[in-house]
Amino acid sequence: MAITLGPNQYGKAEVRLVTVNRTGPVHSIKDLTVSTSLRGDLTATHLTGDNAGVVATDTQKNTVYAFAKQSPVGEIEDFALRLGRHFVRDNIKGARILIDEHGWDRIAVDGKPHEHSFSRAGDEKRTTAVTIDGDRAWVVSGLRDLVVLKSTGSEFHGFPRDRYTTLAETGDRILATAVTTRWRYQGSEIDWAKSFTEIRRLMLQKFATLHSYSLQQTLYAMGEAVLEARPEVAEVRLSLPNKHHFLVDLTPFGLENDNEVFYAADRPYGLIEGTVLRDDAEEPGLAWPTFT
Ligand SMILES: O=c1[nH]c(=O)c2[nH]c(=O)[nH]c2[nH]1
Repeated sequence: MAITLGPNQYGKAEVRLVTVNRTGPVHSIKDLTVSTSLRGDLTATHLTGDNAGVVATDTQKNTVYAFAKQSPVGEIEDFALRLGRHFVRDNIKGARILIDEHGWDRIAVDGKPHEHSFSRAGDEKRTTAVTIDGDRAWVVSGLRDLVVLKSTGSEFHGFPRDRYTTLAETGDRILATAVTTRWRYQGSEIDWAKSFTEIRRLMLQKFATLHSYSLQQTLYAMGEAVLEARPEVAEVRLSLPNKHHFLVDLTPFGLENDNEVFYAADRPYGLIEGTVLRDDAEEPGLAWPTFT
């Protein structure tokens, strides 16, 4: 029997980076969580402990902070591309940089945005995953935990019934989810901020305006809306937990419940996931950041 080293990568996970732009009295901040991951011929370190080809994970973390000082972080995609391209040299042949951006809103004081005070924007995060392989680059961006709800305009019926089916058919229900989505860009010369803002807007608009017969249908329509309007996007993946809102039975109290009083269930939840593709898209190459 022969034992060999399989695929491997290593890096620093979840470097917390906050930058303050202090060029004037009105400060702005960037709050990021950056993970770096490098690949190359690291057989020697795994088999013999020879670390000659290992860029220490501590160095990777320091590089994140030094780069943030040396020039403005800018859009997370650009920052990730700069970092990834820096690491790929000598023994390191590939890099994957994951960044989550945490939003902050300016606090309003007497109706005016304060110069240097902020409140956390909520759970939603903007994300990117940049993969560098030699001189090629792939960018997959997205967002996580964008919680949305519509109080009508959603039905669910026509599904098969067997002896285990108890779910009532409904022509009017609450539809709620926490959108996690990633989209694969074609190319890397893109106005990242504008593209993100538009994609987010298109998804929200479709969620709101589509009269939905299932979360699956909503998922497809959200992805389709992005692909129709944004030629820079090759593929959209969505993961939508169905945040069930169950109508409370008020008949024991002699009350009608006309779709007004709900119990928001925590778990279990339906999990609806899917990919929406264009048929003329560039091949994904190493774009999707899966390892294990
Ligand atoms: O939009 C839905 N899709 C389902 O697949 C499903 N299954 C379920 O119980 N409720 C729902 N809702």
